[in-house]
Amino acid sequence: MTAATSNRNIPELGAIRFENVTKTFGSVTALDDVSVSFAANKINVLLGLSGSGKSTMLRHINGLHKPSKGGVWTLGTPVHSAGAATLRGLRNDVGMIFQQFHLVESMSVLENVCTGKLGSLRGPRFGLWSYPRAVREAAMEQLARVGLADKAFQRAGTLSGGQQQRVAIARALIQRPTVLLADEPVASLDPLSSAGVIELLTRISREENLTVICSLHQVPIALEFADRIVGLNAGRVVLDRPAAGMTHDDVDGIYAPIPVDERTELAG
Ligand SMILES: Nc1ncnc2c1ncn2[C@@H]1O[C@H](COP(=O)(O)OP(=O)(O)OP(=O)(O)O)[C@@H](O)[C@H]1O
Repeated sequence: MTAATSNRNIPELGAIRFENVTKTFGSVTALDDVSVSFAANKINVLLGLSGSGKSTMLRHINGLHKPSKGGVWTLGTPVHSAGAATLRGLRNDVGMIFQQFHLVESMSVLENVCTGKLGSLRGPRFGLWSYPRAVREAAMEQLARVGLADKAFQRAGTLSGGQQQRVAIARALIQRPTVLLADEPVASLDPLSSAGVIELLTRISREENLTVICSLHQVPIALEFADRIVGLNAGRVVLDRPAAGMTHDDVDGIYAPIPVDERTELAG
C-alpha cells in the first residue's frame, strides 16, 4: 500500500491542501498566494473566468505543475518537493479527465480504457490483446458502468462527444483512483450530453467515495453538482463555501473584474 492510498477515507487529514501557492509563468501570475484545502469524499467545483487559474490549480494536484512558491499536499504527498517516482505513484491514485477527452481515436474503446492501467503495468503494450486478461475484464466492467459495454470494439473516434467523455471516465476509473480531477469535462458537449456526463460523475463519485475537483464554466451545473464551490479570480481564491443553499447571486462576485491597480498592489 502506498502512502497515498493509506490515507483513503480519512477526511480529517484533508485530501488536498494548497498553502500559500503562487505560480508564475514568466511575467504571468497564474496563482496568487492560494491557500485552500479540500476534504476527502466531496465534490468540489472550481469556478472562474477563462485564465483565472483553474487548470493551473488542477495540474498542481497531480504534480503536472509545481508551485513557484508555497506547498501542495495531495493525499499526504508533498507534491512541491516530490521526485519523479513519488509522482508516478501518486498519479495512480489521481485520475484525470479533460474537456477534449484525450482518447486515441483510432484505438478501440476497450483498449482506450485499458490504457488507464499503463501506470501500474511494466513495459509498453501493443494492441488490446497485449493487456493481461484481468485488465481487459476490468475495462469491460468499467465500460458497463458508464453504459457503453456494447461499444467496446468500436473505434473511439466514431463515438459522440458525450460517449467519448464516458470512455474517458471509464479509463480514469480503471485506475481505482482516490481523487478525480476533471478539467471542464462538459465544455465541449451539448446540454443533454452534459447533463448525462454530470449525472454519471455524481453517481460514480458517490459510489466510489471519490474526492472530485472539477473546473466548470456553467454556474447552474456547479450549483447542482457541487458539495463545495471555490471561486478563482485572477489567480486568487475569492469564494470558498459549501454549495448548499447558494444562489447565482452568491456566485456572481467571482466574475467581477479586479481593478488593475489592486492586482498590481497584490502581486507586488
Ligand atoms: N504553461 C503555461 N505557460 C504560460 N502561461 C500559462 C501556462 N499555463 C497557464 N498559463 C497562464 O496562466 C493563466 C491561468 O491559466 P489557466 O489555464 O489556469 O486558466 P483557466 O481558469 O483554467 O482558464 P480556462 O477556463 O480558459 O481553461 C493564464 O493567463 C494562462 O495564459
